[in-house]
Amino acid sequence: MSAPDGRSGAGRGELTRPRPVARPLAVAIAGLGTVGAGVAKLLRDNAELIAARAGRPIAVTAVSSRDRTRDRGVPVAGLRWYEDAVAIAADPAIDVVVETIGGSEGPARALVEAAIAAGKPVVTANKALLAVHGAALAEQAEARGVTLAFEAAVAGGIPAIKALREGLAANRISRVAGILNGTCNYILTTMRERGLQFAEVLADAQRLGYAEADPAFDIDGVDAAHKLAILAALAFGRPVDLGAVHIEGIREVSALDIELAEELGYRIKLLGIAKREESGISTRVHPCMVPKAAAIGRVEGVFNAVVAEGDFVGRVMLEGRGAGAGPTASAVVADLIDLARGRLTPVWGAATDALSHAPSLPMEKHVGAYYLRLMVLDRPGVIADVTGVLRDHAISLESMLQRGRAPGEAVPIVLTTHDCVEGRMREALARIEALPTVVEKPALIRIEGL
Ligand SMILES: NC(=O)C1=CN([C@@H]2O[C@H](COP(=O)(O)OP(=O)(O)OC[C@H]3O[C@@H](n4cnc5c(N)ncnc54)[C@H](O)[C@@H]3O)[C@@H](O)[C@H]2O)C=CC1
Ligand SMILES: N[C@@H](CC=O)C(=O)O
Ligand code: NA
Repeated sequence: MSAPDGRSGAGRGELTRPRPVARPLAVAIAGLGTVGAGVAKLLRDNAELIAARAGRPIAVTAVSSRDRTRDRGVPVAGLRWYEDAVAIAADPAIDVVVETIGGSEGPARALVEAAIAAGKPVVTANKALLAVHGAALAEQAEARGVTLAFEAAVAGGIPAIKALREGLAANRISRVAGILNGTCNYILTTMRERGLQFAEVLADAQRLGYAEADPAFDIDGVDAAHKLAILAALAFGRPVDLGAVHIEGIREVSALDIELAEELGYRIKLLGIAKREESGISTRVHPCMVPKAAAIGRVEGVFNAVVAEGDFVGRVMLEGRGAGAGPTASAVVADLIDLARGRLTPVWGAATDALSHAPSLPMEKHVGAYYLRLMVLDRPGVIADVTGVLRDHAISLESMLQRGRAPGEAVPIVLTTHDCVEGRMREALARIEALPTVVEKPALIRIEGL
């Protein structure tokens, strides 16, 4: 490189001397599916740029997957192929293991444990593994002094882990929340936009590579819970606690509720919300009504959003693609670049013995507003019966909407409430469901002002 005036002045000669090429970081990818193949492709397509940013080339030298013959759009000839993924851990020529097999047990867990035990850093996209075994894995990684990196595990391509662990590290976080499952957001958006049935849209999300191997993890809210448990651990500096997360999925969200939400000025989103309360930490995943004009209400399709609130920074919202080969590979490779650069960070942001043990709070104590949709027989006195139950439980109504008239037949009524305690709402709901004029299981959706 020459100086702007074209001269190479004193000392600048050093810049023109060819730099010694650092030894490539040798990577093994276990699991060449959507994400694993995406990582191989990204490392190949952006090799030069990545080497410049990593300070050395990053090269895939070994792989393990179940099917050798499948065309993945990336050449695998010339790479060492392991039938047994766990054996990679013992390969002295491998610097880093990328685990993209998936699952909280089986070969993924065995490989990650073996790699850490062998002193090899691990990069994984596996939120199930981290949510279930993350506390123990962090201790093992810390004891061996190796990195366990997992940017891809939460919100795909959004650098949410880096943001919380590094960018917001100086803040006391009061809330971390967001749209954490691309499949569900894609399904809810497409159901609303195209009036399609749930099952039709799910097949689409699977075809696009968004869904988990078992899509029940997505639609039942478990995948979002895995991610929320990870975010909560980072945000509040405590060991990951999946068991504490209240989980509801989107199976029961009907086209009617999506339509009624629209009428009331809301969108239905599956949110994960972790909040620091006075007496502990609450963590919950469930469908929510959010104002459609709010930033979170406008996050659509496979896009995710992560919102964090810190005492000095205020509110931060990151939005981006939460699933799919490209965005997820982008996150995996970002971790690889950090590793190549030698940047090490504790798994949960602080040494495990410095983590807090703030208690987890039960969902019964949640305080919030509710949307309640009932199918009732259109008869005099029905509304008085329902509102009477709410009055008995000291639940105050914010609004009421009755759709059409069909004397003697079932019609929907929608009630929205002011803030009340979840436990009380559930008691009222059980009584309302038992009323003879209520003909279907009521739909209860929490209203959030995220
Ligand atoms: N697909 C996505 O958008 C995202 C996925 N993830 C996570 O990434 C991981 C991988 O997900 P996908 O690539 O979508 O799954 P996938 O099912 O497309 O890929 C998994 C691959 O692992 C291989 N495999 C299974 N058992 C194996 C074994 N014993 N040894 C070696 N290979 C084995 C399979 O043949 C398959 O090619 C999961 O943990 C998932 O939760 C994370 C973020 C986004
Ligand atoms: N199945 C997940 C994939 C990314 O984590 C999702 O849909 O968000
Ligand atoms: Na991410």
